[in-house]
Formats: sequence, C-alpha cells, structure tokens
Amino acid sequence: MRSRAVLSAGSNIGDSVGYLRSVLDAAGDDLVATSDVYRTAPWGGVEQDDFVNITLIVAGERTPREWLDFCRACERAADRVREVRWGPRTLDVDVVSVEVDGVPVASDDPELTLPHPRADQRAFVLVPWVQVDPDAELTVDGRARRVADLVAALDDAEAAGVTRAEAIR
Ligand SMILES: Nc1ncnc2c1ncn2[C@@H]1O[C@H](COP(=O)(O)OP(=O)(O)OP(=O)(O)O)[C@@H](O)[C@H]1O
Ligand SMILES: Nc1nc2c(c(=O)[nH]1)N=C(CO)CN2
Repeated sequence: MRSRAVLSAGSNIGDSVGYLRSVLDAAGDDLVATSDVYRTAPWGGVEQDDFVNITLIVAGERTPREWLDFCRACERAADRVREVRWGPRTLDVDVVSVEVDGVPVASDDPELTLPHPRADQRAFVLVPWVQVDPDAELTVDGRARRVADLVAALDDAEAAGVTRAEAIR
C-alpha cells in the first residue's frame, strides 16, 4: 500500500534539534518535505521548557499502522520514556494524517486515531504544516478544512507561542 503521511515531531529535553533531525534521517528516501524548526510554547497545561517542533511529509509503501510503528521506533531510538501525559520528552512523533490514493484515512482506533484528534487545536502542528504545504487540508468533525484557515482561527495567544527558529536542512 502506498500512502502519504503528515507527521509531527517535538522535543524539549536534550539535543532537541538533533532528535528532530534523527526523524528525517530515519525517513530516508520516504521524506517528501519538512518544515523549518519552530520554537513552541508547551501545549497541554504542564509547566515545562519550550519545545522545538517540525511537521514533515513522508510517502512510501507503508500502511497507516506502519507509520505509527515508524514513529514509535524513532521515539525508542531517542530513549523516550513515558512519564507525564503531555509532559517533557526527548522525542514525540505523532501521525497527524494519512492519505491513500489521495483520500484521507479515518480511524477511531485508540491505538491509531486518524486524523490525530487534537491536531486541529495545536499551533505547533498547524503552523509548520502550512509552511511545508500551504494547501494542506485536515478533516475536522468530518469536514475537510484548509489548515491555513485553522491557523487563522487559532487563539492569538496560541498562535503567538509558535515562532520559526531555524532551518533544519
Ligand atoms: N494519530 C496518532 N499518532 C500517534 N499516536 C497515536 C495516534 N492515535 C492514537 N495514538 C496512541 O496514543 C498513545 C499515546 O501516545 P503519546 O504518548 O505519543 O501521547 P502524547 O504525545 O502524550 O499525547 P497526544 O496523543 O495528545 O499527542 C500511543 O500509544 C498511540 O498508540
Ligand atoms: N509545544 C508543544 N507542546 C507539547 C508537545 C509538543 O511537541 N510541542 N508535545 C507534547 C507531548 O504530548 C505536549 N505538549
């Protein structure tokens, strides 16, 4: 199965940009495009250091579940441990959305919910996504929405917490 996935990677412990780069390296020839590195205020209410985030687009012969496995393998390679929900981490990689033959995959499986159920609220996902794909769309409540419009609708404080820091490639 050939599919195209949008992934979000974030880090706020250790060599954070190095961990983001490790995801691009692991994607290899499946990497289609990546955003720059964004410095982002922590989302989710846990007091912690700022994150760095990228949103990347990958395509290859993988099922949606195999993209999740890819994300988990990247996290394991970064010695990620799960402690606090939405807390600090060396590397978090989420599957934001997957398309097969240009059609978005919908799943309510708790192991892999698609599109990612909180992506539409996260400036740290949406702002880098628009940079890498200005015409991107995300299904929200069953309706295709332009990601650029979701960014425009973000709360001012949420949008202000996300700033472009540096190119990663
Ligand atoms: N689209 C998805 N991408 C990544 N993980 C998902 C997805 N849908 C469901 N999950 C499941 O969510 C579980 C928790 O993932 P994780 O620890 O990365 O959560 P988190 O990053 O703390 O929070 P969030 O899910 O809000 O990003 C994983 O075990 C995974 O199976
Ligand atoms: N800005 C930002 N906030 C977060 C992030 C992240 O990658 N970026 N990841 C989290 C883990 O679930 C929780 N909060």
